[in-house]
Amino acid sequence: MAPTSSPLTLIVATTPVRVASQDPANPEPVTRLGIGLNGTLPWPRIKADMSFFARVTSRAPEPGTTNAIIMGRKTYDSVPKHLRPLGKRISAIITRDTTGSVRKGVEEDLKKRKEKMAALAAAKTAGNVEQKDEPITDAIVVPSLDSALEELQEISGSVQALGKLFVIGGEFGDVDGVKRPLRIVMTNVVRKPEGGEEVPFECDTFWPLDYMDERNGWRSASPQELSEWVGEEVTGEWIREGDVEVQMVGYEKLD
Ligand SMILES: C[C@H]1COc2c1c(Oc1cccc(C#N)c1)cc1nc(N)nc(N)c21
Repeated sequence: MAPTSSPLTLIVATTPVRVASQDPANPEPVTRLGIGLNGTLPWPRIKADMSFFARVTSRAPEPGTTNAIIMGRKTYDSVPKHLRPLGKRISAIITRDTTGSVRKGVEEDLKKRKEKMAALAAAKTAGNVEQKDEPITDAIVVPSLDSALEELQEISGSVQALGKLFVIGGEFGDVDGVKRPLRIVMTNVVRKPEGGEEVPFECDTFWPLDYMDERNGWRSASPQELSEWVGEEVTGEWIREGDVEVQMVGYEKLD
């Protein structure tokens, strides 16, 4: 069971965007980190990032544990219906919807997802006996980040022990009040055709400005530290995929 002192990791992909200054005293445009456009990612599928995200958020710290991914309802809805809730992780979806329609939708998605995964597993190995130590797929609907953390601790031990905790979208700003060490695993995304100029992505949703700022107690992690956090080698080198380059970096804020 993950102790309450275990870190909360924010995992995100961002891209630099020049936006008009909001400060009349300083009219110069500022660079912000874009994370979304029209309720989804600002770029077409980037395989290197998607597979990194899937591996890192699914990789449980030890057999018999399952990681949790905490997100806002809009982030949950941004995942293609046939893929949600994301497999081999416990999704905690934050919504203030009290009508129960979000909860009902998630329960229906989970039922279909489990049926599909069971059918795939059965097709793979006849008489498949579900490996009790394998990560499970589950989903809970909660009203806040704090209630997500509380409810996830309660789940831990009933069906599976809780592994790592990730915030994957929507409620990044809410972690300020969380009394845990905070980590950021960030994929930097830049669109830069070979030998050409950078072509910024259009974004309408941005990463909180004061995160990663040294003045707020954040520090950059080395590639070695980041590799230990995620359980695979991360070099911090830029990786080219078509017109896009990606680089995985880490930051940490000790409470
Ligand atoms: C799930 C959405 C929202 O958050 C994220 C998503 C994402 O896209 C998908 C879409 C469908 C399935 C999967 C999977 N598995 C990923 C990629 C992400 N990449 C980074 N680096 N960080 C995040 N927070 C990400």
